Amino acid sequence: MAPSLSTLLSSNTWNVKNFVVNEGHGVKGLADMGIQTLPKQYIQPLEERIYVSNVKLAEELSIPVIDMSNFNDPKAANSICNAAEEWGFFQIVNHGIPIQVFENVKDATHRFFALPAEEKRKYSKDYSSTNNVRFGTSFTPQAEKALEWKDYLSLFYVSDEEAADFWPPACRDEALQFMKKAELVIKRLMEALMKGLNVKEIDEAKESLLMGSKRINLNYYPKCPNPELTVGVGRHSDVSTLTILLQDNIGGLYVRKLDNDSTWLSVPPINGALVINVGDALQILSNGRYKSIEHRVVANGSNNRVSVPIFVNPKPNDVIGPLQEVLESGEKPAYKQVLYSDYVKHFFRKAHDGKDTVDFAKI
Ligand SMILES: COc1cc(/C=C/C(=O)SCCNC(=O)CCNC(=O)[C@H](O)C(C)(C)COP(=O)(O)OP(=O)(O)OC[C@H]2O[C@@H](n3cnc4c(N)ncnc43)[C@H](O)[C@@H]2OP(=O)(O)O)ccc1O
Ligand SMILES: O=C(O)CCC(=O)C(=O)O
Ligand SMILES: [Fe+2]
Repeated sequence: MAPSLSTLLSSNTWNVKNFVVNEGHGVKGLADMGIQTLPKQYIQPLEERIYVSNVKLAEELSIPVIDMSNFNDPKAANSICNAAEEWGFFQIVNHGIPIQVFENVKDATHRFFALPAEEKRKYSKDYSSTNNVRFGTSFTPQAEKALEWKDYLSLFYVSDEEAADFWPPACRDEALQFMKKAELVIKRLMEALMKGLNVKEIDEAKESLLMGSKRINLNYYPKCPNPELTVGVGRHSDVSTLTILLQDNIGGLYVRKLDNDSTWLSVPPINGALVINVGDALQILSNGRYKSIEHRVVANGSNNRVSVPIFVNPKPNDVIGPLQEVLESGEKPAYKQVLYSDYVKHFFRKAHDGKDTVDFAKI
């Protein structure tokens, strides 16, 4: 049972970070108490805040929206490759996944985060019976100077049996259903992207490198008392090959425009669409042809927001580096060969720092 706000606020010894991170209340626990002012632990440095006077928002520009209904038309494949090269981010519509699957997984996300702290805490790093299921808050609280206004449940897929045993019943079936229904879309996107790199066939080894493991995160961004002082998620690029992101209708995701340091584009919610982005692993495999792009999420003063990314990854034991087919033309490799799990551990050990993770693999 959470203590009352007045009791806590009148105590000089109340440790907000302990309450949110260690006791498993999450930032939702804080928001549910009705705080009117953002705790200082969440105040981001000025340069990390997202408001109109410190970032140039290109309202007139938007990431591409690609219609997948004519997937066999080479034009669709070309648009996918172009978008991955020029923008690193795009949205897809008419992809064949029923909208009910999206509604189910968004509802399941709200259901999981509405559970009492004691229930959610069972899945936190200290209590979870498996490393593949993790409830957490912010990104890497132990390494962050300022916390991020977000809770998450992260589910690494091993098998249906493992999911049945360990994933939280409040959201397990819906998360699995979304992952399964997204499989064909992921395959089609990868096929198109590989054609663009001269890769003729996705054999077993390539399949492992491109989509050998998957992780689904359920993100919960509660309504925030001073959204302009903090962030939902700080600037980062994903470490996946591709990320398939379902966002709700609240909005708040911003993407840095390629080759333009100061311009950020908002990613407007489109009913029934999925947001697709290139991650670092695909940037490395494609020797920089496809770009993983910095993105971030604002906190919202009026609404709770949920999003559900599926991170499509190499297998943890795969070694990633530029593909042979890409280097055949004599192109110099820009990245060395790295063990993917080393790359991911490097990412998780530090606070979000824009595109810096990829330096780990640069030659
Ligand atoms: C933006 O906010 C995010 C993003 C993300 C995830 C983004 C992705 O792109 S996920 C893709 C990740 N790749 C994989 O899942 C590949 C397969 N998995 C692995 O290779 C491993 O499971 C591992 C992730 C490397 C973990 O390795 P393991 O040897 O088991 O070591 P651990 O001690 O468990 O973890 C090392 C270090 O990372 C932290 N960590 C692990 N998993 C997560 C997680 N899901 N979310 C957050 N942090 C995680 C862990 O705490 C350890 O840190 P220490 O300081 O304790 O050493 C996810 C969440 C977001 O908010
Ligand atoms: O919530 C969003 O829209 C994006 C979240 C994100 O970038 C991530 O989880 O990696
Ligand atoms: Fe991301």
